[in-house]
Amino acid sequence: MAGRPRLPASPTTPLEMTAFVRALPAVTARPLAAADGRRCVAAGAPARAAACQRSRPHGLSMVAAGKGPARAKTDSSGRKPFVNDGYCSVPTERIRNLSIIAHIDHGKSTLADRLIQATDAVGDRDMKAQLLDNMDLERERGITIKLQAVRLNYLHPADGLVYAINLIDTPGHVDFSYEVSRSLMACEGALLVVDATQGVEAQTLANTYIAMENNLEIIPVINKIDMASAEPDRVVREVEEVVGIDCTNAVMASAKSGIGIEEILSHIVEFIPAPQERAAENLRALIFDSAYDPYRGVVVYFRVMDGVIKKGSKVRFMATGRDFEVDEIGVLSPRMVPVEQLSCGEVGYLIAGIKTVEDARVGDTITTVRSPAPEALPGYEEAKPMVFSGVFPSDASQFNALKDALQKLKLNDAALSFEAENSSAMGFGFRCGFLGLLHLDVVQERLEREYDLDIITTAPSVVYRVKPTKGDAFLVDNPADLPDPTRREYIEEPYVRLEMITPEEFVGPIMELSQSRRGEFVDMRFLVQGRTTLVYELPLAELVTDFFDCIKSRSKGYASMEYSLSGYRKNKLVKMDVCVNGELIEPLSCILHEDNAYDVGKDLTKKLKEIIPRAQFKIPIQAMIGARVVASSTISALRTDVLAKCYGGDISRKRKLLDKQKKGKKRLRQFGKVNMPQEAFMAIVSVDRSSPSSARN
Ligand SMILES: Nc1nc2c(ncn2[C@@H]2O[C@H](COP(=O)(O)OP(=O)(O)OP(=O)(O)O)[C@@H](O)[C@H]2O)c(=O)[nH]1
Repeated sequence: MAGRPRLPASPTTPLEMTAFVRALPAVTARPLAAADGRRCVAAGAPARAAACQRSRPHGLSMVAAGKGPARAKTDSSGRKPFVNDGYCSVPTERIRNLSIIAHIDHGKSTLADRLIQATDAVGDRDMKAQLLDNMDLERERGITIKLQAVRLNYLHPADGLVYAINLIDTPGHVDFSYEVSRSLMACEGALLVVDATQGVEAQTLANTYIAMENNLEIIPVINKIDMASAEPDRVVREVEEVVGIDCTNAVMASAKSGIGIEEILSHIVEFIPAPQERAAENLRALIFDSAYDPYRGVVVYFRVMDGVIKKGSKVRFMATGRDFEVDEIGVLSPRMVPVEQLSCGEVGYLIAGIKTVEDARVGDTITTVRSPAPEALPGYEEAKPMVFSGVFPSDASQFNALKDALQKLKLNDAALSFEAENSSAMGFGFRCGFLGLLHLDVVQERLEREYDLDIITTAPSVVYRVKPTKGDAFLVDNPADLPDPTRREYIEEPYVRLEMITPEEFVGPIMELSQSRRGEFVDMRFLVQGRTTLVYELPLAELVTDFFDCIKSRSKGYASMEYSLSGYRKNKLVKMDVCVNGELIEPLSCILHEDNAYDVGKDLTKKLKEIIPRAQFKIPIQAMIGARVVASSTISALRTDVLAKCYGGDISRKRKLLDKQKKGKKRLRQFGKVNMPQEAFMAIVSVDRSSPSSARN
């Protein structure tokens, strides 16, 4: 057709799609959809927005983007009112920022999926389960690791107005609770999802308390009511009595079958307050996350607290003092949709050619270079690693590749810390800090999968405080750095306050487990319907081993736990070394309570005996404290039958052959290298610490 602008044949990126929409003629009758089924972006002039809406296949009425109050008519056929998947500018009073919080597996991600679907943010063809869990690992394990943000345009049937709902999906596992606190600081409200078959769990409580501390409006959602074992009435009572939240407005929902989703959306609009419009002119935006994109550099996720952030403007990150020019800003719907500007209360992303995450620290405040804000926003609490472990490439030549991979992972994972380490046994590698064992596991797997590295991780250790005989106390996260007993006064270890919620019948086994792990009983409270809260003070070192797995197995999966650091305590701690074939294997050294040394040493040497492959010589394994051997075991030699070919003959010939074999073995023992597989370094984690003698304090 003459004069018709040239359109990209098949728009795939947000930029291409914006160009596609912009290039559209004013009147086009054809449905507008990207080749892959995604719908168009309506950013900019109302005429284009109208074109975009005209194009919607179901022919429903439209949302005006860009100007004035976006009033949308409802569908005359009585079908669900639609809202588009692009950017729709709304005044601040129609923005709602909220988070979904819950205990692990109570259905946050599934609920987020339903909300995304209900607001048409993603076309049916693009929709997949747990849409916001976009890491392969998250999908495979069914857990959320990284928080995710998404903007939904919701047409509220009660007033016919469009609201922008910024939804932040958060992880539920105890290791990742720092992500919850980060996202909650960018919100005014939270959906508290509680599984109707399980009720209140440890993290339901912990996350609700964080939300309360941030003065968030909480909407309880009782999920999974479709299940036969659901007890919504009991769970409502539990939320009211245990959590202390009024459940008058609680929504009975099933994220799986879509029950209660419309009600949740209208509750969000009605009960969650809009962001406060602040008079301040100077831009202040809070960074709540950042992610590394190999093609575009660091993508920074922020919430505008005051003022306006514009594309092309020069911004300053206040903590680092670095300046950048904003190449692109936009919203996540859930794909990236570029916009011209974002104002007070909005949640979005920016790309500004930032090369390292050090320049875009989580918790930092973004302001403009032209009129900088006089004061930064109060920052987030920095994530503190709880567990440290050595990470070494199995092939020394991969050291630089490992360094590169860790640097890139750190861009996505603010909680990961690392510094170079050199071990005589393992060569060059890194000492890494993790939030917990699941975090360690996730990082290890990502290094192997995403960066194709072969790595060995050493036994995890917590951070001890050591007072040397001379000088001030210092922190030690690697047993190899512990000064010997003559040069230290004492060692302190971190303790946690551990809260566990369990059905009554498992109280006994769980108390027994806590006691065997040097736990000190603090409190026991009875909740509704035969459930009990147990509170213990426990050394963190006992918790970061396999405590979580043990609790699950002793309670048949019904108990849950939550902990927070409560301080350091002096204890009778010693360093246990392990010698394999007479050589000190430094990465196997650990710090433990003196009274546990015998049991742990015994079980560890037994485990190593099973793990270390046999060789043609005997391999002695010894657990030692100083020069004292506390436990030992021996791997017997693989015996070659040298007499096999010697049929009959006289005894002296046989003896000669055996002597020759013995000599050869001696040489092997002397020069032989023992192969230490990865499991050997992690054996300490699964050592049985629950034997009666380890119960002493
Ligand atoms: N029957 C039923 N199953 C549900 C419902 N909601 C979620 N599920 C299932 O519960 C499991 C956990 O759901 P997720 O959405 O991954 O839970 P989550 O809270 O996001 O979990 P984390 O991200 O690991 O914290 C999945 O197998 C879901 O299919 C529901 O309403 N009914």
